[in-house]
Amino acid sequence: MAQETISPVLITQRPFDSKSATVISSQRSSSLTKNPNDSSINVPVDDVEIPTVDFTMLFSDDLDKRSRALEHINQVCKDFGAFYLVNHGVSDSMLEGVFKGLSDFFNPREIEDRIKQYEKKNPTDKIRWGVNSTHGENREYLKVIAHPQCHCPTKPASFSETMEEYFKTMRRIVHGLGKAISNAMGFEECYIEKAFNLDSGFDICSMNLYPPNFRSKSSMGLPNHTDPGFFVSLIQDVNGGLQILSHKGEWIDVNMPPNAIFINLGDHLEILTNGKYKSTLHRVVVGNNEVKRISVATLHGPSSDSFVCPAPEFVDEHHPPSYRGMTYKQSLETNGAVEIDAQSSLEQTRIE
Ligand SMILES: O=C(O)CCC(=O)C(=O)O
Ligand SMILES: [Fe+2]
Repeated sequence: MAQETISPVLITQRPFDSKSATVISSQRSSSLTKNPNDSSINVPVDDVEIPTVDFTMLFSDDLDKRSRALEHINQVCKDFGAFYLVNHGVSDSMLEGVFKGLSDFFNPREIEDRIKQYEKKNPTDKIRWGVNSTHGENREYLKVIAHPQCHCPTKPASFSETMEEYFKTMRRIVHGLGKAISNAMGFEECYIEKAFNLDSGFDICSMNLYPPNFRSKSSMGLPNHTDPGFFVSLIQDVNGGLQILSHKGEWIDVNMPPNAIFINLGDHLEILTNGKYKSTLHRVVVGNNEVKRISVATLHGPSSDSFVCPAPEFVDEHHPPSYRGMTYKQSLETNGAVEIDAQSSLEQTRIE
């Protein structure tokens, strides 16, 4: 698809306020769309809430509380494939630092530097910048490989240190959710850790800047997609625009509590569990947004050389394998994509 270049937005950024994350889409129609390919924005369902998971409860010393929390996350993963994580231990000041660094990185006056340094050059790039302004997508983005080695632009000052610290903190959550979800599924706590070789997990981070409605070419910020990997963690400076498709076929607004982290299951948990825990289709609409929005979506993957296929525990005569196995690296390179593109290849993997 041809990509046109736009200048990033020049309006004042509303500062990140973790106490009162703001909904920036003001008006929504109540009509409902069940077709996930319909890019109409007038579809959110008001009465369906994405559930919240308390990270500390998953490891509570009180066994009763812990087992209820594990039962809850198990149900949430099956019914929604997404949740708001609270009490995760990532400090407000760290989140503020990330958004400040990104706001400076996306400085509209320095766009020429970004084009020169980070626009697509090489299939092996570890840092990639781009801007898409079409009818299907309206965002400026910075993608980096975040783990096992962290890559990040050196400007603005301290940005790479801030991001490195953030990625390191997120690894604690990756291991924690690996253990909790393994337990919740009824396995030993290192089940996912071993299946995905999480110590060497391959993480790709997408940092996105969406223009407000008056600067975008259409209502879409980012079209419908799922993401590869175990799960995606997402933080944002303001609410407004991100939606997930519920398992009942309804688009639901992501409306995060202050300081929460949005967790969205990825393709490789779906493959490993032979479709029991599905990756979640999501999209971003810029619809009625009046201010710009920044999000940081980190795709936490298996190690590059992990061979992921439906695990024997999820396969029997009534549930034959629904996906072909391949290494994580191969799955990221399907259809001519490269690692940093972080594209889903779930459809190509599915056995009809
Ligand atoms: O910006 C968002 O809210 C979603 C971003 C996303 O889905 C992605 O980068 O894969
Ligand atoms: Fe995504």
